[in-house]
Amino acid sequence: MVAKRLELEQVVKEFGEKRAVDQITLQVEEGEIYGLLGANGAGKTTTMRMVLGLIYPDSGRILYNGKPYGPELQSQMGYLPEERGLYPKVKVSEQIIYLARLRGMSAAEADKSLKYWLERFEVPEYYDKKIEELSKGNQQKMGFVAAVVHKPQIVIMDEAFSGLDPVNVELLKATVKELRDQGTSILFSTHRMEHVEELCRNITILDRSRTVLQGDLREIKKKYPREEVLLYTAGEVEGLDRIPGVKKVSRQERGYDISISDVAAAKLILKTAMEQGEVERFEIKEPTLNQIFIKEVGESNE
Ligand SMILES: Nc1ncnc2c1ncn2[C@@H]1O[C@H](COP(=O)(O)OP(=O)(O)OP(=O)(O)O)[C@@H](O)[C@H]1O
Repeated sequence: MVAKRLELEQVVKEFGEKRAVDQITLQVEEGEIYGLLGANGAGKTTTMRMVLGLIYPDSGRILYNGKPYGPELQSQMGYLPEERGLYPKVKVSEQIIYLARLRGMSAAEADKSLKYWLERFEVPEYYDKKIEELSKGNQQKMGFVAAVVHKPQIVIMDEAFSGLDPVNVELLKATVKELRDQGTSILFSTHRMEHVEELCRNITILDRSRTVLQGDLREIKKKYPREEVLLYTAGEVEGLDRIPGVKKVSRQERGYDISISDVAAAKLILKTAMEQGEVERFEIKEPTLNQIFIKEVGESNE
């Protein structure tokens, strides 16, 4: 059995009258990337700050490898905050080595680890640069290095990919997957659902402090009806909009996007298309996480 690295049980946090997190329960295993999702103000950052021991829950428990928070955890956790946390005027090497030493590494180990990461990101020359000399995206990358330089077991990433260009997003994603494969547990928040689809096995969606959806993303998807059909054909197909269960037919460059209210309509769509010519592609599409998120959270926030 894979070890539970991080467990939240019925965790509650209030700020005065405001309940920011209401009874969140979740588990992150060793070597897992866990997605914490929600609209603005849903309680993600508050949850992450509690996991980091920066603020305390009003009730409920947080366990790390089965134990409550203790000072030894400082060296076992890494944090990439949403707002950059590095000092603009200080050199990359000075502050990242300093942070790694605070979390228990020797100066030599910290230096070696920093150099590894700068090489990994193909920016060894940043060693002697001040943070303010770097672009926003490169500052974000150095924030990531600061979060992982001391080889923590648990990494908390709040909007990790914001401000990065597509090449750097891919680079960071690959790095996050490597960390996962080495056994690191990653609690990850983002508003970019396609990143969650690619990286996370389990997710929690929060809406105004409460959990509205939780579990294995593939299992969650199976429970949502398939309401979109993709049909690519060589030519026009007549009569699609007259098929029972077809809600809307949109002509696309290479065929049709068809909304259906009943999956039985899909069979008739395929039959109709095949009778009239060559079908190049046919797919009953799973809902995207974006569609699920909007269904669960969007409507209640309108
Ligand atoms: N220190 C605080 N004092 C008072 N209220 C707070 C404090 N921190 C957070 N809140 C409130 O708690 C709620 C949850 O905030 P939180 O920052 O956790 O949301 P979030 O899901 O991270 O949002 P975003 O996606 O915008 O970053 C919000 O209503 C926020 O205003």
